[in-house]
Parts: sequence; C-alpha cells; structure tokens
Amino acid sequence: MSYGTTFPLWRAAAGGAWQDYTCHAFVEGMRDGTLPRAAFLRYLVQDYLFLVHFSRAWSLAVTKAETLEEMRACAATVHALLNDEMRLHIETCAAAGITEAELYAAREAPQNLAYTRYVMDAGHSGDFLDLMAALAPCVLGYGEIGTRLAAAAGDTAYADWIATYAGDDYQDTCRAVAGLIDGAVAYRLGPSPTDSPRWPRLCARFETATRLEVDFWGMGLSG
Ligand SMILES: Cc1ncc(CO)c(N)n1
Repeated sequence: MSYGTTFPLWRAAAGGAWQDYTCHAFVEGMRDGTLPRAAFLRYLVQDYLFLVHFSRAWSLAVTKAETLEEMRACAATVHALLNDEMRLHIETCAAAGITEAELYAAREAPQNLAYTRYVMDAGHSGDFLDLMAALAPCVLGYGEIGTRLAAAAGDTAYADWIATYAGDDYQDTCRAVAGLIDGAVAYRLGPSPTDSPRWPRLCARFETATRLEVDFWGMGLSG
C-alpha cells in the first residue's frame, strides 16, 4: 500500500512507531477475533467522539487551504467522516444498546483528548501542511490496517469494522487524501521537499500523531 509519494516517506521516517500502530495487539485481536467485545465497544464509543473532533480538524483544513481544489478535497473528507465512516460506529453501538445521544454525551478518555486536540493545535499553530502531517497517520494508517486485515482475517466478529476500512468508500478517501497531500507539498515546498527546512518538523508531527494512535489502541485494550 503506497498512497502517493509523501506518505511513504513520512511513514519510513516514523520508524518503529508505525509498526507499533498498525500491528498493535488491538489490531491483531480484531484480525483473529480474540479481542474482547468490551474492549472493542470501549474503543468504538471513544472513536465516535474522535471522529467528531477529527471532522472539526478537517473542517479547519478547509479554512487553511490555499486553493479551491484543496478546499474541495478537505470538504469531501469531512463529508466522508460524518456521513460514511461514522455509520459503522452508530450502527454497531445501536446493536449493543448504546444510542447516538449516549455516544455524543460520553466522556472523552485522556488519550482521545490528547490526540484530537494535538491535531487541532497542529492546524491552529501551523499551516495547511502541519495539519496534513498530523492528519495523515489516522486516515492512511486505518487504510493500511483495513487492507491487511481484509486479506489476513481469521474467523472474527470484527468483519464489519474490517470491511469499513478495506472497502471502496474508505480506500477512495485514502487515495484522495494521499493525492491532496502530495499536491499540497509540491505547491508549498517545491520539487525537492525533503531538502526543505520544514521537512524534519513535518516528519516529527507525523510521528507524534502515530504515537498518539498507539496510545489510542492502548486505551481500548486497558480502559
Ligand atoms: C483513532 C482513529 N484513527 C484513525 C481513524 C480513521 O479515520 C479513526 N476512525 N480513529
């Protein structure tokens, strides 16, 4: 799974943190079906709240964009998060007796607060690229995990989750976001972005967001 040209460079720069994120025990538990249901539901309730704030961060990207094409791509991502991806959370929780009002009113876990507000702050304190570097691990990491699990899943109760992230809608979003990031990098940093003085800081933002993803899975496992 490559998703453009910038993402593979950021992923490589994140080193072992990327593996810790995408092959986390929580992920492996969804793959082979051994993840306890209580851990999954705890994660899913928090992830609903995550998506609320993640949608706000992508909305901030609309305001930070510098071209109409960027605005359209970010607005489309907001739409996909609020109207496609969240359906998984609402329907799965409804089947477990948790209403959407209860989801919205749930208390945010510290790991959730840390991650979503870190991403928002990347956008508030930086420019469009700072925000993209903080958003990329979430979108593209789940794209990678979904694709791998769809090919390697055992007998698991988490097939709906896997199908959501391996499915065409989500994978289309991943490809669009990868293209958005590649275009944004070229537009702002020119033809050799890795030589830009900004490059190491963008890589660091990506790695920090990746580590916050690891903590998010950990929150699901241990409460
Ligand atoms: C924590 C987290 N990261 C990434 C995604 C993908 O959007 C998600 N739903 N939740």
